[in-house]
Amino acid sequence: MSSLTRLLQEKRKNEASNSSPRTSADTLTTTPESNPLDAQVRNKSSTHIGSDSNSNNGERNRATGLVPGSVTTVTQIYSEEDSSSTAGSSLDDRNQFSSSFLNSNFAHTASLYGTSAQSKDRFGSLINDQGAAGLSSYGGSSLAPQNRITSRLSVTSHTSGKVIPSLSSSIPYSVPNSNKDNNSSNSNSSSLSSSWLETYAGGLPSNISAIDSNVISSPKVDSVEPRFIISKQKLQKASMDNNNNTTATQARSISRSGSFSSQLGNLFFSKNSKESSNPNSAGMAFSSNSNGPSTSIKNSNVANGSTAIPKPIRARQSSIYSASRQPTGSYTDNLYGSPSSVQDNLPPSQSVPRSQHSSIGDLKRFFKKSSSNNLSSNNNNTIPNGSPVSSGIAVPSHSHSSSHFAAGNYPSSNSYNGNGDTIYSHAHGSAVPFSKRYVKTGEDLGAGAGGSVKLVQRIVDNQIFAVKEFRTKFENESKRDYVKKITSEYCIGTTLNHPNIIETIEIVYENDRILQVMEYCEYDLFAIVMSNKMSYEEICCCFKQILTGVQYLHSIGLAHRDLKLDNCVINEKGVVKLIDFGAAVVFSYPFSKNLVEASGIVGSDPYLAPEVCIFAKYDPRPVDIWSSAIIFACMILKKFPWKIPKLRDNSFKLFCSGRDCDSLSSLVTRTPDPPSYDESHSPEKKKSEGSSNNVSDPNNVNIGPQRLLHSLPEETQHIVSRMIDLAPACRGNIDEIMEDPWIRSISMCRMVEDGLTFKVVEGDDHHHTQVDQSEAHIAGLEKKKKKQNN
Ligand SMILES: Nc1ncnc2c1ncn2[C@@H]1O[C@H](COP(=O)(O)OP(=O)(O)OP(=O)(O)O)[C@@H](O)[C@H]1O
Repeated sequence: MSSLTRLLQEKRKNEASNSSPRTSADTLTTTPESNPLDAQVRNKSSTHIGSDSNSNNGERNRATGLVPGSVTTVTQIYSEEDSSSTAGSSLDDRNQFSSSFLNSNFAHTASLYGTSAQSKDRFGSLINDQGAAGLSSYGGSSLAPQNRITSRLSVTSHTSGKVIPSLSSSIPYSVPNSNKDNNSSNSNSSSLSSSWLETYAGGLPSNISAIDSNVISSPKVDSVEPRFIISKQKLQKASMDNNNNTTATQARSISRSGSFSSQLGNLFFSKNSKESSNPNSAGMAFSSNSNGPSTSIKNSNVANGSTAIPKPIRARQSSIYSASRQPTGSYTDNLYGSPSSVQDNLPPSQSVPRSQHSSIGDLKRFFKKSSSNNLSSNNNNTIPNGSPVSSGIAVPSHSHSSSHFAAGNYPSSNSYNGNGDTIYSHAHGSAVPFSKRYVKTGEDLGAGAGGSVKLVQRIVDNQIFAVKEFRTKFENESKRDYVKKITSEYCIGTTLNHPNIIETIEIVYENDRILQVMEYCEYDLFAIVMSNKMSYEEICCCFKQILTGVQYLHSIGLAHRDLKLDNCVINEKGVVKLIDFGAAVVFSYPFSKNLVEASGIVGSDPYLAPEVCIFAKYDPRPVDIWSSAIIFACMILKKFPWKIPKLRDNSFKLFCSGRDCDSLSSLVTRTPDPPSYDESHSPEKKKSEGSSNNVSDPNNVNIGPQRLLHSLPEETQHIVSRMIDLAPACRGNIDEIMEDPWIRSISMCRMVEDGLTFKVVEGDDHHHTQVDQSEAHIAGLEKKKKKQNN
């Protein structure tokens, strides 16, 4: 356990004993400091991580002096005791997590924003205000360490036992190709079906009656005509023939005998007891002497497997990055209770999520069409182009310059090739066991909640790939949740096709492990940002590429839900790719106009949108938009604006303040104002005439949106403010963002078709930073940090 983890645990204990009981409304009073943000940084103690959050705030406020008349009160609609130190904002706490690793990165850095003189000018007051001091404080000390105390849980959003209702019913946020009326009333297809009769049955025509049972009985027959009577012997013979045929068919084809999810489920749980009891079996087997792929799918014993699989070692438990890489999906992490999670105090059994929206059935439905399209296009040696749901956005198909995907070189895909090895592949020779086709090479790339990622070399052509070995099932995780998570990544990995989304080459089941072979990207964006070498233009390029990936996802009805620096990788040509779809959800099915809301607190704390922490259900698209903006802010500032979007986080509280509104719930549930033709009666004006304690003051950069925005380049402020609107209904959607003049003006590196292949066209105003491979990935950075600590 790292010393930080220990510190946090001690702190949580202290807080638990000091804290007051939960209340149904949490009204906090904050006095914004009169000092600008950078001054706060310099005044900040480096040791307050272990101190009580509220008292610490108080002390800081006293130290910096209260500002009469600027007391702000913001009410959060729920309250729970955060067990982490969220008192100091990340803006305030830049020295809080000082680490030698981070300090070492300063050595690379000539200036905070890279070497581009032009880019420095763009920042105007930011550079002047923060200068060199900003470098030492902003210089990344918050970014990595924040990760340590963040955590991810997929839990249903109960708050103090009370489920906060769905937010999206009031959100006029359109689904691709949808009409808004449908969205608002039918935001959840499952609830729609159950309530349909009650709602509409009264309106049925008189000649139709509602079906009230799914048991269909045959009509009674009194006498049977002789020609329909079959002799007993004939019947016996026929049924024997039938049985024989069925057995033969089953023996021939396992893959046809069940659904995809049940196949996967069987695969995961077909372990024999010997392997199951061996906790060290988690290693990826690359030995050429493979015992051969397991072919025991038919004999899999789900019940045995689910109890016998060992609890995996949490490789990143003590990592400085671990918290941001915490369980995304569907299991409860008892080791890292989310400091922010409303589920903190729930017993494990209650906090295992039951998300309706990413269920296997849903995913299968979503991918049924798109997968077949994708695969068939591959088979035809054409470059797959398109998405299951077209929203009018031309989705560029792509290939990877360095990959075997060059057109004309598309081997036929196979889906579960019958030898029990390759589940999905469009790679050559996938009938040969994985361990005979690849060898492990180099260092590990990283490990997270979903598994560990290693570097492999394909023997046949020496090409390098990244291989993710999915983790085994946790003891306290249901088979359903486990299979759901893996299935989700499988479906998404094998379906998506976009230059800014990682390419899955094949998915293999071997020696009871699920391995996802992906194209390899040389750098983690996190590592590049931490190098402090990025120019402003380079940051903008990466941001636009991330947005382009998000636009593609949203256009096909998918939301990522865990966008963060760690989940963006970048290749040596400067192409950014989104990875880790373990938390992704479908919000719109092909040909459906209904919005399917997401549920659960899923994501990584500093990147979470506020509504995720408040509502049981929410539209996942604005969540991606918010997270993308936080990524941008992190790239610019080299730190998080706050640790978690809750009022207990002082920085976030200040960000919510000064908005002529006392309640966060009111701010988050706002809907866009109708157009006003009379300035004097505009709703905005009316609001400020009200008696709010949180009077807006655009000149005070410590409160309100300007708390974050003023630190960003001026040209970015408009669209970033649209992306971090507290109300998801008012947040800009991805298409609006892409149309923003500044975003449009960004010169972005992109892949373009070049005959039958693709090539990268670099942006004309920047080059992409490259770092030494030893620190290009999170695992390398961790290693380096450990070394420095010893
Ligand atoms: N295709 C790739 N190319 C290069 N590096 C990669 C690739 N995929 C993953 N990595 C590295 O492995 C790390 C872990 O990958 P990933 O996020 O998929 O794992 P995870 O277990 O799902 O993590 P999380 O805890 O975020 O859920 C990444 O942060 C990155 O450093």
